[in-house]
Amino acid sequence: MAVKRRTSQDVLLSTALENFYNAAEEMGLEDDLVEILSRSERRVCVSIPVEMDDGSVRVFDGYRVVHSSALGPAKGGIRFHPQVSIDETEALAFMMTWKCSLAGIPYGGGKGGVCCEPLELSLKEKERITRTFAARIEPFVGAWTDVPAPDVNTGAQEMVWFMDTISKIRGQLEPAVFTGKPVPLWGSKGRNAATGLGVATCAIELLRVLGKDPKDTSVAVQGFGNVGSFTAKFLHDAGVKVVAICDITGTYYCKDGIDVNKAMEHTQKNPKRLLEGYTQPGLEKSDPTDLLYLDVDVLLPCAMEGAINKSNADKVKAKHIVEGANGPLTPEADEILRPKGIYIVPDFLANSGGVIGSYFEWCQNLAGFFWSEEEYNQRLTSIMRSNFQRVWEYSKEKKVEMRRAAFMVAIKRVADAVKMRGVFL
Ligand SMILES: NC(=O)c1ccc[n+]([C@@H]2O[C@H](COP(=O)([O-])OP(=O)(O)OC[C@H]3O[C@@H](n4cnc5c(N)ncnc54)[C@H](O)[C@@H]3O)[C@@H](O)[C@H]2O)c1
Repeated sequence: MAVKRRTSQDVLLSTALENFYNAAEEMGLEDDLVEILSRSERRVCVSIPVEMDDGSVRVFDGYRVVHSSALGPAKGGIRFHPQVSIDETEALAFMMTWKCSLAGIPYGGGKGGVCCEPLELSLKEKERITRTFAARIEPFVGAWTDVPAPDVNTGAQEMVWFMDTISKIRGQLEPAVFTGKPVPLWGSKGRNAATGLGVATCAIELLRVLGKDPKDTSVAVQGFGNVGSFTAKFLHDAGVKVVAICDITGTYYCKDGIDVNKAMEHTQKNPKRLLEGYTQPGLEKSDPTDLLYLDVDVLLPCAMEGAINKSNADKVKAKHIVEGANGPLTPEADEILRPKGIYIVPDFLANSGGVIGSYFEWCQNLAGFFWSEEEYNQRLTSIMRSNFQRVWEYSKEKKVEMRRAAFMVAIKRVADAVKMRGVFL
């Protein structure tokens, strides 16, 4: 490859670029496509002057990056965090391009963020930041250009403020510009469980291609928040034996299987949504990390990034892993586990139910017609199954591990779109 590789001081961006260049080289991607896809189409930096509750004015920095719109409008969340920077935002936009491409949905990749500490902000200050940021990026967002969503420290309330601000500036309701809205305000029934349903579907598909009956299978799910609890629930509903769940309060193990619905009811009653105090016959409680080392058929890390790393990967006894969280395995952990013949279903395949769910919300907003939760789940499951199948077959055909196969499938779809559309802007 004769391309001069772009680099960055930002660890996340430099990793995103390196991963892309390595996969592009392995695929034999043409140099002009490598040049085009190694850069973002648009990096917008804005200042956000905000009057604070004490009357002083603070100016925050905000960013919105579109890495690629070759396949459709850019899609990606907006985060509020003190470490947000333009390069980190660009790295996350890169990842969204590949995630949307792999998901088979008509979206490109984008990401946004505001550099702020939400813990130090009042609700009113957060609203003023959100609305001023929305006004500053207004020329760049739209249902057919760039469609943001919630991310770290933003949620349904922020999406309503964003939608309301853009709608007022444009003088018409603009529901399809943001996804992740609450059900009464153009949100979708089913979105809350979408990521977990997608993770569980991938695990069931993995068992299917390995010729294993879900009913003779044991799994352990790390994390019992949004992703972990719904992953465990859908696996449990499919007849899989969920022998262990955990959260920051501990590992909850039962050799005959956890009653996941009961555990979910328990966390719904807990003010912090924790498993603390959960009990059932035969339950054993231990440290949160113990779950990672159980001898199960499938381990599903659904809590946080870097959970399995070079210091603990050799203790993992699970036969296979499905990554529900973003980046739960470090590259070093990957290196340690791969020689053991473990199949690892990568995060941007396994947890793409969330972005597919956002796509459903956008479709419903554009049509002004809402689906039942049953229809939403049925469509999601069917897309996840075929996405899994595509990566599985590609990995067998090219004799590469699933993470690399997923990356190559994703890059190819975007590169083909760029090629067909031609080189003009
Ligand atoms: N929510 C989504 O739609 C979505 C979509 C894609 C990816 N993800 C990723 O999935 C992961 C989880 O997201 P979430 O929305 O479920 O978060 P969440 O905050 O709802 O839940 C996180 C859970 O992990 C547990 N946890 C945290 N640290 C732990 C530790 N050290 N040991 C054991 N348990 C621990 C928490 O107690 C909690 O139960 C994150 O990596 C997130 O980026 C989420």
